[in-house]
Amino acid sequence: MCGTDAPVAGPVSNGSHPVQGTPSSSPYQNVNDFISNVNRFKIIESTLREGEQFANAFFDTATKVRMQRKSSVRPNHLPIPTFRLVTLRRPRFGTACDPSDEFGVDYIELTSPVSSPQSFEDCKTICGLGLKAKILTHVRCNMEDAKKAVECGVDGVDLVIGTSSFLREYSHGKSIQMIEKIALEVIEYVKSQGVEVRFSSEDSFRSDLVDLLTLYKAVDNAGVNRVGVADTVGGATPRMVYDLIRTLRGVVGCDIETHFHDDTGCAVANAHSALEAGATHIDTSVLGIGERNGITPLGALMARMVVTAPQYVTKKYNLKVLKEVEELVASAVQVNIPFNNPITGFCAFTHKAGIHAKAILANPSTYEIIDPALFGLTRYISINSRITGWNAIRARCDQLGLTMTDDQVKEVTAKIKQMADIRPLAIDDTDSIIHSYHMGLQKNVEQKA
Ligand SMILES: CC(=O)SCCNC(=O)CCNC(=O)[C@H](O)C(C)(C)COP(=O)(O)OP(=O)(O)OC[C@H]1O[C@@H](n2cnc3c(N)ncnc32)[C@H](O)[C@@H]1OP(=O)(O)O
Ligand SMILES: O=C(O)CCC(=O)C(=O)O
Ligand SMILES: [Zn+2]
Repeated sequence: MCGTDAPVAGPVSNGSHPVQGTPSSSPYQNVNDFISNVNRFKIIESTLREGEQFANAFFDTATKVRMQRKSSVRPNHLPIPTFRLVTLRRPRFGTACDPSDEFGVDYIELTSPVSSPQSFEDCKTICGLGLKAKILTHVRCNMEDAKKAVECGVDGVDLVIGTSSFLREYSHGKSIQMIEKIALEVIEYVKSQGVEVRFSSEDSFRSDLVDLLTLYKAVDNAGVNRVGVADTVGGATPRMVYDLIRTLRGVVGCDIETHFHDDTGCAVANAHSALEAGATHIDTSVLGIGERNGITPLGALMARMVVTAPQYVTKKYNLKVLKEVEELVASAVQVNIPFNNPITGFCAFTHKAGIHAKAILANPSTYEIIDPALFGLTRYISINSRITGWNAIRARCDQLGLTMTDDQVKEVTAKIKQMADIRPLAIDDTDSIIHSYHMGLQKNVEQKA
């Protein structure tokens, strides 16, 4: 972003916007209940598994390790003409070796070691990095894959098998009874190796409910650490998710992991709904990369959850690392961070319309649900358009140290609008109009003196 780097008179961060205001009567301020886990969820970060299924992804060993270790990356957002209202605070990093790890995710999930010899080697390498997060790998629910997974030294094995009729018929060809038999054998083996085990039913939302619950009950009795529910084709709605997870919560005693694809744009909402219904773990990937258009993005989930559960999220996760982690992954898979990405999109904290700018200048909570400072970021005000108001120009004049009456600021605002009606303006254009108007005022004063 361009704009002045000088600190300006303006609102300082008010700490945490997730304070939601205090309407005298609103049923929406606290939707917590005894079953909800919005205040205690865990993240399974799957950029190195689901993310490797993204069309552009090629993570060589060095890239994988770099994604585990902190590294500097080039920023790749585009500049827009704005000015900064608070001093930019650069993200700071400690000495932990993994951005995801440093971010505070609980688990990192890796591609199946059966996929290729290099995948096997990489899995072993990452298991040896000594990360704070537990390392999982994701394999088909069969004994050969599970043995290979355990051989790598992972902390946990995520078993998966499709349970919908589509996948039973066209993917692996197994009946529900066969799935249950194999699952129980594989689970027993993984547990016997002292390794965590999760059993997941791929395409859960298009599977028969009785089949699903029967399977989950059986694997729960067999002692899995988690069962997994996956919206593999991204067709579920928050209500469908709530119903299924709420039902499942009453059937199994183990943790419940959930995995949402974003084909219909519901991945974040579905994750939130799952937590409200009693799910314990959410699968994410950085920028949401994954098969087709991907899954619940880590950053977007953080945006959602920092509003829902500010204390838990700010204490548990190192939010200031998010931008670097996203830039690292964007660079590795050669995409730009989308302009409207929650938190880190280049205009995520840019305010433009005059009505908004005035209120933001008075109190940032007026038009922001999230304080950018929580993520080590800052807000910007755009002052270069036909929809700019005089209050924003007043703030800019103050920032530039130019003294003017309100009427004079209104007059120069009209000039800026005149010019902005003709062509797009940069901040330098706006500043020039302000400066030349101010010089004119000074000349008048001198002539009169
Ligand atoms: C929804 C998801 O994202 S699930 C996770 C997807 N992840 C992956 O696919 C990991 C990357 N995959 C790979 O590297 C390869 O597909 C491998 C190594 C797993 C298998 O490769 P191949 O042996 O060449 O088989 P291919 O990929 O063509 O077909 C998949 C095979 O797995 C079988 N299969 C599919 N799902 C399962 C399952 N959950 N459990 C057991 N077997 C399964 C299929 O029946 C098929 O078997 P077949 O060889 O008898 O036809
Ligand atoms: O293992 C799981 O729970 C999810 C697998 C997967 O990627 C999917 O079903 O989309
Ligand atoms: Zn998936």
